[in-house]
Amino acid sequence: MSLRSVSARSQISGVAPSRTPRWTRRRVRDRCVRSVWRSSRDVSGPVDRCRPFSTETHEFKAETKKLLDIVAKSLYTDKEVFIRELISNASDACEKLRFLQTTQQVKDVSDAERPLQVTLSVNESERKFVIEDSGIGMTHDELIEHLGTIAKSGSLDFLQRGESDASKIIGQFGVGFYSTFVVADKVEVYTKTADKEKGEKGYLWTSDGSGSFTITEVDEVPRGTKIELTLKDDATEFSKLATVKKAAQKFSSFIDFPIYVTEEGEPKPINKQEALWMKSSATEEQHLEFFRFLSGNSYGKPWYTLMYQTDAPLSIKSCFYIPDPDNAPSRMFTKDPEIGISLHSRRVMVKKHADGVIPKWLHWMKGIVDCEDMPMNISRESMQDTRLMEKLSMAVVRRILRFLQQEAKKDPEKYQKFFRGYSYFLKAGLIEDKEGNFSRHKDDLLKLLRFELDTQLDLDKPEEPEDTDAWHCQATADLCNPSGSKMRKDKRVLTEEEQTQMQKFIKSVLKEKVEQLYDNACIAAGTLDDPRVLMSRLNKVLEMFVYQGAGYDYARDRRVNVSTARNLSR
Ligand SMILES: Nc1ncnc2c1ncn2[C@@H]1O[C@H](COP(=O)(O)OP(=O)(O)OP(=O)(O)O)[C@@H](O)[C@H]1O
Repeated sequence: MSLRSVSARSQISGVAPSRTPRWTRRRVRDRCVRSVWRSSRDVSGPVDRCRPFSTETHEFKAETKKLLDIVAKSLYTDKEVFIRELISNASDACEKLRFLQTTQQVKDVSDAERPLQVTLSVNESERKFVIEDSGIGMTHDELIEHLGTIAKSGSLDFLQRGESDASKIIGQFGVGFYSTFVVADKVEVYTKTADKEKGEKGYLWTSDGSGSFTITEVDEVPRGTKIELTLKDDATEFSKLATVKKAAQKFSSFIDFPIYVTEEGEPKPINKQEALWMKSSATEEQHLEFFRFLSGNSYGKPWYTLMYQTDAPLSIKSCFYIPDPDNAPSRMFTKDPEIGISLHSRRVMVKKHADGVIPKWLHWMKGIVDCEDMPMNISRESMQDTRLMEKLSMAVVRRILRFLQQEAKKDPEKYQKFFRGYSYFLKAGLIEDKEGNFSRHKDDLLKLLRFELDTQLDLDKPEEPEDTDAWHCQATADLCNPSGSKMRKDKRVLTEEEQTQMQKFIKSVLKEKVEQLYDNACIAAGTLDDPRVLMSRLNKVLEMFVYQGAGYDYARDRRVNVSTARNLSR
């Protein structure tokens, strides 16, 4: 039987022969047989002169193995997340190619006539789920690097903390490509890089998720990536058209490339392709959908939503969400967080995590900033680009802070809950803004801070506030700055005299404590440059303990002789 007839009979069902690339028309096994053997240079030579493409076997990195083991054995109920992860990767791959082409970083594109798109297809009888994109693709080395190690620092964190509950890991971080092993016992990835300068060879990556993967060179792979899953017995629902179509619709509404599901041999478009942030308004339902899409979750709703569009000082179209304060990130695991807002220019993604525009203390916000004036190949080295980023950042952050001020006035109770969840980041913002942004957002930030006092503050009879939490103290110290914004008591602005009194009061009450507490706060925030400065103060605190413990009033009488102190410390 000729290869052609085998291929024609065993094509993946639902793929239109006339509208789809050649590779989807051939059964995988046949293509592998055909492609792992290739003629020697002398094509007219006998069959025994053919030599096989060698198949390399690689071990997954240790953490990847651990993650795969947890994921593959999981009984995770929300299995469809793998579709979201694969669609998102396929869309990122298209986005990347569009970006590199637009910025002339890829000049010679493979299969240049292939439009940027994503296609999903299934084969129920063979338990197959297939997704293919015409995006950037991967070279041999990129395959090893990208699919052999864990990319998501979040899931790595979880593993390092000894977490082994797959539902928590998958629920919170998605685990990207590896979520395929929740549903598949065999994963095959066909890929070819779009950049001809990097090579024109195609590769097949295969794994059953049990510790190693193989890579084989393959003929006739078009530009992009095709992922073929052989589904586990308990996941055969994902070889059903109706299930896949429903899930794909749910996860692809805002993808900026056409997404097709092959139905009765015809690719049918399923996504609306709407970039919400470019619209002048949107319904609550649309925001909910977009928020979930950006957070990579199929649940949850935003606490606050802000759409911000302006033409001056820059042309900005943006959409921001603040997640439920109950899910605010823990400050213990946010030392080097990824910014949740991406930067676009006329819909094309310029930066996935828009640092430079959004400061770290606002990393927990989700959203998109689209700025027409932004060059696509923005560089950190160019002063002009840096200035543009700063200008954009000023406009966007100021708008966010003023929006929060408005919300605080509109619904103080709702704001109170927001503040409880995110207060640490706003207080940290005050410090980071001072250090990295000349305190340009200080006035706006101060208006957002709230302090709890156990007793009603009496300016004539000062009492010490109970809450002397370190950030609190630092923020309070900032308030003491005479150029600070006005403080309020009982919803009225304090008079100048009252403010001076208040500053004196805070300084008198917190004087000794702010010494040491400020440094503790700096250690917690990882901003203390020289820990040696702590030593003399720590020694003093210890000395204080020793004296006070023995009944001496250290603050009033420090003239206790040294031998008494030595005896005491024993
Ligand atoms: N369809 C694809 N085309 C090209 N490269 C891909 C594709 N799918 C995955 N990759 C590569 O593999 C890497 C790992 O993918 P994975 O989904 O595990 O994490 P990620 O996508 O980097 O994480 P995140 O979802 O936070 O962006 C990607 O960063 C990308 O470089």
